Amino acid sequence: MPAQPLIRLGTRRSPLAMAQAHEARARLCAAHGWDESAVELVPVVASGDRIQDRPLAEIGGKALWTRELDQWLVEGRIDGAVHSMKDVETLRPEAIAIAAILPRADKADRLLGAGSIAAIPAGARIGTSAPRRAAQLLHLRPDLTVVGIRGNVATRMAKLEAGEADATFLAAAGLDRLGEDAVGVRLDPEAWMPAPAQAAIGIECRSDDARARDLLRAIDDAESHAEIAAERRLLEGLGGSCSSPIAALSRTSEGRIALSAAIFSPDGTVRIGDESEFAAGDDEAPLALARALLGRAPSEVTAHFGQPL
Ligand SMILES: NCc1[nH]cc(CCC(=O)O)c1CC(=O)O
Repeated sequence: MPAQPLIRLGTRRSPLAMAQAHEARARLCAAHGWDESAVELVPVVASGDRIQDRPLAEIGGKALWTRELDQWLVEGRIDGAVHSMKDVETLRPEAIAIAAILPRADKADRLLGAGSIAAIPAGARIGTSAPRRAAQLLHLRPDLTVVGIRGNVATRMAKLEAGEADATFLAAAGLDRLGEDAVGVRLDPEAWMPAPAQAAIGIECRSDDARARDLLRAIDDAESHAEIAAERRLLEGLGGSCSSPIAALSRTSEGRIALSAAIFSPDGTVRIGDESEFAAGDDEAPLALARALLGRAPSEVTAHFGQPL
């Protein structure tokens, strides 16, 4: 048993973040034949968790999930940071590198409070603060009302229970990681596409830390990594942020990625969808897909996108 941890991994403190950090630790220990004490988990409070009463887009976007962990990493207080890749900004500091993507979990969303989208009663209030989920839902069901709902998984389930909304969406991956595998109904990801990078746990380290990069490479899943790179490249090409309604789904087979994507107006009236197939690792194809989507998008859609690459 090492007297000192061999690697320190920072994580947010929410139950989901802690479950993900435990998964990262278990995979590292299995890959290197270590016992648990080799990996120290360092919980850090993120500003995104401190501010719960306003939509993320309003208070500063995805950066609020990584700001503190980025700082701890750059200052050398931790060697790696575990993240839900869905929550990580597209543009990252030069000093920070994505060292590993764990094998991706279920990419689907689950619907809680109704048996299907079609079965939601007319006029019901659906709780979501995600522009993608709101736009996708209103595209299919313009009769429904979207109400904001924030907080971690347990908080959102409690708010639903308390009647703050009639139904809500949660990522299957998050529910599964929390042991809530029987909650809600799974929405077929082909019909209800997830967010770019959903269901992927990533571990970042300092770009110049060769030792951490080597240790983390052992738990990198090449296929998941290539999908996340493609989906993040699509986001880059779209100039997408947490206020842009974007859905995307990758499927990988024999080293080729089929990437479907759709962008919406926030009220769901406009949906522009397209798809592309390319070799894993192709950096240009997702950008071309982004350009094709934006090229067909009216201003009601592009107004919610930033500067495309
Ligand atoms: N936005 C919060 C968030 N970030 C990642 C997940 C789920 C886990 C994942 O996608 O890896 C969730 C919860 C949710 O959307 O239900």
